[in-house]
Amino acid sequence: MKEGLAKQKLVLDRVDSGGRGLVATQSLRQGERLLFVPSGLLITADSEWGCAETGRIIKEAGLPEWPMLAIFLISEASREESSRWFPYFATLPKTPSSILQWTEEEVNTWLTASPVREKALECIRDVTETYRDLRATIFLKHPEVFPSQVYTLAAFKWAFGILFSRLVRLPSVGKLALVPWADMLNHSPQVDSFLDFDQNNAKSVVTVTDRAYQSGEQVFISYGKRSSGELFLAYGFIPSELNVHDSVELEMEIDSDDPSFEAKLRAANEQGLSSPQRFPVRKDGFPAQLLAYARLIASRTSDPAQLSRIARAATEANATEKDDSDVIAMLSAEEETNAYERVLAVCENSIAEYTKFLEAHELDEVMNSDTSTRVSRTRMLQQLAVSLCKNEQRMLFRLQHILRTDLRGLRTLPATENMSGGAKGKAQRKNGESAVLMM
Ligand SMILES: C[S@@+](CC[C@H](N)C(=O)[O-])C[C@H]1O[C@@H](n2cnc3c(N)ncnc32)[C@H](O)[C@@H]1O
Repeated sequence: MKEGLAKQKLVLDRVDSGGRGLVATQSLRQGERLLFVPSGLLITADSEWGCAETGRIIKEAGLPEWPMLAIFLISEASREESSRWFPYFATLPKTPSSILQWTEEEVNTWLTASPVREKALECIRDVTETYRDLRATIFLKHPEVFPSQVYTLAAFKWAFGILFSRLVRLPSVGKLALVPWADMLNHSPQVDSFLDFDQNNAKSVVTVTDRAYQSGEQVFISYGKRSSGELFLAYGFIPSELNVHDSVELEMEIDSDDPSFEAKLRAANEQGLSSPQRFPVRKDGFPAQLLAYARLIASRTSDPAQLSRIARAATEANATEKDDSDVIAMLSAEEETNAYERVLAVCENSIAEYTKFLEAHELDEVMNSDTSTRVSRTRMLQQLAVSLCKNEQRMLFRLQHILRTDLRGLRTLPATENMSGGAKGKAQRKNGESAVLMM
């Protein structure tokens, strides 16, 4: 495959983070265009199938892009040397490091404390179910084209794992593609470069460096503004450097014994929210929507119009700044304090879950009398889970600090005072406003 490439200023090498990566063979300036992978080397939904009959059946079935590409990968990989993609397949990992390579049991063992656990299970189940549907509706109907020993669940998970960890959307054409060679670039949360068709000549894929590199340095791109949990699920790693896009989810729930439960749930549903509802807690921002939802829970009103305004403030898309201040004005100091206390309680419960998990797993030696492969897999899962949990817990410690500080202010207000007065202070914090904390 490399024969289709222009002369490169990058070389594939072993790197500290990410196994293999692309390393500069000369100094590179900021704004330099690299790679130039010809469009003919890309794998997309429009690529020609080596086995025309397989392609015909799959196209006629009108599958969405992801399962179609997964079947394309399995089909081409099974053709070995006779596939034009053979040199590319030879470079692909046999075990892509996405969550699909975890069993449900492993997820339940290692991700107990993290909200990522449910997403992981959902993802594994979705892919398994998609495979079962395809097997029933396509593979079993054409056994000569889709032999059961080739189109296995393991092969399907491998193919989806490759797509999770290597497929990119090329922004200028909005197209999904596997881009050989370019997919050897590792991710850095501190880099903004991405893959796209060359602006000057739309026939090849390039990346434009957003900083200078010295010869011998690894060159990175961005896989998107993703939290460490998202990177972990799709790509199977937690960035070792600061991830400015990080977040962890907290779940809030309307009390089922609240006399206004039905009215509150209706108000939430009208805004596209449910109960329980998860909200991201970002690394550097106060979660305004989470607090707004807590206000819905804490409010003692049963007036549908008021509940609707409070619920609207809990949505990023619909809320306006005025909603936020109107809602604060509707609540008594006692209700506002209660909203903060509820968020703090959920935050602290979650912190306690992480502590329990980390105390049990952080320092322990992996006791295992099985083979060394099994031990090293266990150790790898443990390391990933511990670093995910430490990272998420750290964000919750910050939130805990903010909430405790704000609550101290709120508790000094007379319980009956309405929050429209000048004393509301921190309660008016806007989403995205950063709280600078030394942890
Ligand atoms: C598009 S591939 C990049 C090439 C990959 N390193 C290889 O050897 O095939 C994405 C995979 O690289 C690894 N990776 C990318 N960025 C990383 C990073 N910053 N730290 C650790 N692993 C990383 C993960 O295993 C991820 O699933």
